Amino acid sequence: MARNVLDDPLLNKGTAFTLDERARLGLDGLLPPAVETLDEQAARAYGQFRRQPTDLAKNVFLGALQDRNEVLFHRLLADHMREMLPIVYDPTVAEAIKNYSHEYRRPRGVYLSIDDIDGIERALGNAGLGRGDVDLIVASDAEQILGIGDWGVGGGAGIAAGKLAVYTAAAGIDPARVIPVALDVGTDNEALLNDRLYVGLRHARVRGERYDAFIDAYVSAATRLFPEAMLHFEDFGPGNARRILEKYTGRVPAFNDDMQGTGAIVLAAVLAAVRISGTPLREQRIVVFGAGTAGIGIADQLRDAMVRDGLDREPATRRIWAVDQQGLLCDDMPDLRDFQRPYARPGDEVAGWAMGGSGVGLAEVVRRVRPTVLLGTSTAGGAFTEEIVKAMAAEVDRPVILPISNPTERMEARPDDVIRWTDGRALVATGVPADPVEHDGVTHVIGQANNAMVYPGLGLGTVVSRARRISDGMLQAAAEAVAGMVDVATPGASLLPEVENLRIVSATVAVAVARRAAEEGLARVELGNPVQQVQDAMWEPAYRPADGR
Ligand SMILES: NC(=O)C1=CN([C@@H]2O[C@H](COP(=O)(O)OP(=O)(O)OC[C@H]3O[C@@H](n4cnc5c(N)ncnc54)[C@H](O)[C@@H]3O)[C@@H](O)[C@H]2O)C=CC1
Ligand SMILES: CC(=O)C(=O)O
Ligand SMILES: [Mg+2]
Repeated sequence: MARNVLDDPLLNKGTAFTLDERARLGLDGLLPPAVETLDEQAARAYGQFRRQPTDLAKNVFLGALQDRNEVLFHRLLADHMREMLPIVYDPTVAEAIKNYSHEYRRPRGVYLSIDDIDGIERALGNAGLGRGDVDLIVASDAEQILGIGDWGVGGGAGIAAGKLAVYTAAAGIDPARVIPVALDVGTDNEALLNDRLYVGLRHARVRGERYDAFIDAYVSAATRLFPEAMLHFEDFGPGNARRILEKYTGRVPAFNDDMQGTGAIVLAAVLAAVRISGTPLREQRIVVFGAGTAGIGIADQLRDAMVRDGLDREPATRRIWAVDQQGLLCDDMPDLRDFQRPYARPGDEVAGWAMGGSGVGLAEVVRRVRPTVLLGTSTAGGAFTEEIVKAMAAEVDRPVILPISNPTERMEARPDDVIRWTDGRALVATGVPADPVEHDGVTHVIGQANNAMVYPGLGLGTVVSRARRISDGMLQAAAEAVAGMVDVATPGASLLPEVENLRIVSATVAVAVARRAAEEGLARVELGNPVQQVQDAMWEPAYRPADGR
């Protein structure tokens, strides 16, 4: 019994158990005599963290700490947000995912298997949480983890845990009220299938009807067991991400982070850029390079924002050019995905444009379109070459360049290069954290255009309002709240709020989102004082008396 407390990371305080608590819980003699404060424990843990030799080792260390003591883990993360967020999340989480089966120590969350669809409800129930005990479930089938592709069970488990750590660090989502879920449908990653340490299902990805039935069984069981929970979908492949969201969004609070969270954060960055450059949103020309889940998710939110800025839907859509592996998307292409089709250009528009081996390439699109915004969601590291960036900058005073593919090696361009190539005129944000760039006496702070800057607040607002579903209006409110917090007056200031301010940003976003949910009739609770309700809902990493959390 006593051992259970020390073994439960949500209850364990280690050496911070008081003598009284030790006596009451039967822990006498099971801990060294010193009674420490959380501060003292955090100082020790930070020293241990610093002594880890690599970022991966740091990630493994923090994971093990979280498995022992959630409060201490989150306290450390809160105290060292800028240093540790890149370790538990983007970009090191990618490294951790690749090494999941080799570094595996303990399970975290729930693992659902496509080979046991009938066992889904039982497995979710085994998490040991009751009907009103769950605010949020993050699930991933790991087909497109960040920009690194299919990483099977470790991808699902790793990204769900990483996203949830950010929910708590950034928005105070209670770590006792969440479940990370790995949806294991197999993997097409040969390296995993042939690795004898791989801990997932050892067969190819299941697709088609059985896959759909599995996802359906997951959503049904999750909503039956935890009717208040928001369902966050992460890193599904382009053939499934949008399809799944569209299927469930009207019925449950389903959220696709790659489409919707990324769309909101990029919209926020573009709204901030509009305020800096003075060129209205409806006059922007936007090139989206990488027309997948994120790219088109972003395009949709930018289009909708241009409509709000006064354009009709069709002319707004026409201000966005989408480029993928087959070049500029055109309506005579036989292999377009249905969600790409609205952005395909009429064939006659590009008559006379230079064609390469793979259609009209990015360089030609930039030359012809003269974009004001260039967005990278392609996974193609280095694709925004000096020539392309300079061609863009030759036509536009303040080019907005957003190479947001993750992790680091997938970035379409490095921010220091972009600033240099444009002589400091570019407005840049990247998906991974980046150091400030000094140029010509100005310090350019590089904003992190990562959905982590917005989904925690969006989730908190959804949780506080108990929103029935997540609407476009709620996403818009989130984006506008973020954009409203940006300093647009100081030369070189970041296009997005700083990571250190993430809790303030999340609280502000949450209030805006909860209010919008209430206005749209989606809230399931009364929002008398949303500012206070959001504050009250934010979990703090501090020890509670051992009797009750
Ligand atoms: N910063 C952020 O918050 C986020 C960043 N991303 C990043 O965006 C990237 C894409 O993610 P998803 O949209 O989920 O993947 P996805 O697989 O749905 O989309 C990627 C698209 O890029 C295309 N592509 C691949 N190579 C290309 C090339 N050489 N040239 C042109 N197009 C190419 C693919 O055909 C596909 O349509 C990833 O690197 C991911 O990390 C995704 C979500 C959020
Ligand atoms: C950040 C994120 O969600 C991605 O790169 O997929
Ligand atoms: Mg993602």
